[in-house]
Amino acid sequence: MIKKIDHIAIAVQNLESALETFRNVLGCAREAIRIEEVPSENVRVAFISIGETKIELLEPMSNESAIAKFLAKNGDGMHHIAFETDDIEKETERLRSVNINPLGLPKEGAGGKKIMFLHPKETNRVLLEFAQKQH
Ligand SMILES: CC[C@H](C(=O)O)C(=O)SCCNC(=O)CCNC(=O)[C@H](O)C(C)(C)COP(=O)(O)OP(=O)(O)OC[C@H]1O[C@@H](n2cnc3c(N)ncnc32)[C@H](O)[C@@H]1OP(=O)(O)O
Ligand SMILES: [Co+2]
Repeated sequence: MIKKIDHIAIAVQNLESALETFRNVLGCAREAIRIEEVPSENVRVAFISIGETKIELLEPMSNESAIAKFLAKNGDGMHHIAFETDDIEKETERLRSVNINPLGLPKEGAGGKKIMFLHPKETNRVLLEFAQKQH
């Protein structure tokens, strides 16, 4: 079951610069920020916690990154919305039962969470992610 919006993701050329901007905009403390590298996705990620949800800033670690391709085409900007689910496998079955086919199988995302994506062509040109709630 989908519990909430886990994060809203923004693709950025420069993580430190974007982080400074969003820290100023949100007035958030350093403790609200977590930065990590996710080699499997070729991205460096900064999460800014805001109450129950997060802003996710994504910087490519290489030109092979999906984020690099997005930035080359669009520049910095909104990238995806991620929903938290309590069971990503059940969510995958439910989606398939309504003829929405996830992009590949659930894979490891930031913080070791299992994640999967839907192709934007199936969801009004908005990239959607599902992230497994961690118990
Ligand atoms: C670190 C983990 C972290 C986490 O939360 O845990 C992450 O969120 S990782 C984030 C990076 N990883 C991904 O985004 C994986 C899912 N994305 C993909 O598989 C691809 O980016 C895909 C399939 C969405 C697009 O890849 P493709 O190689 O097909 O790129 P194209 O530029 O040819 O795009 C095809 C078509 O889709 C439109 N598009 C691409 N990206 C987006 C987007 N973010 N939002 C909306 N639309 C998007 C693109 O404009 C093309 O549309 P068209 O009308 O054909 O021009
Ligand atoms: Co994400």
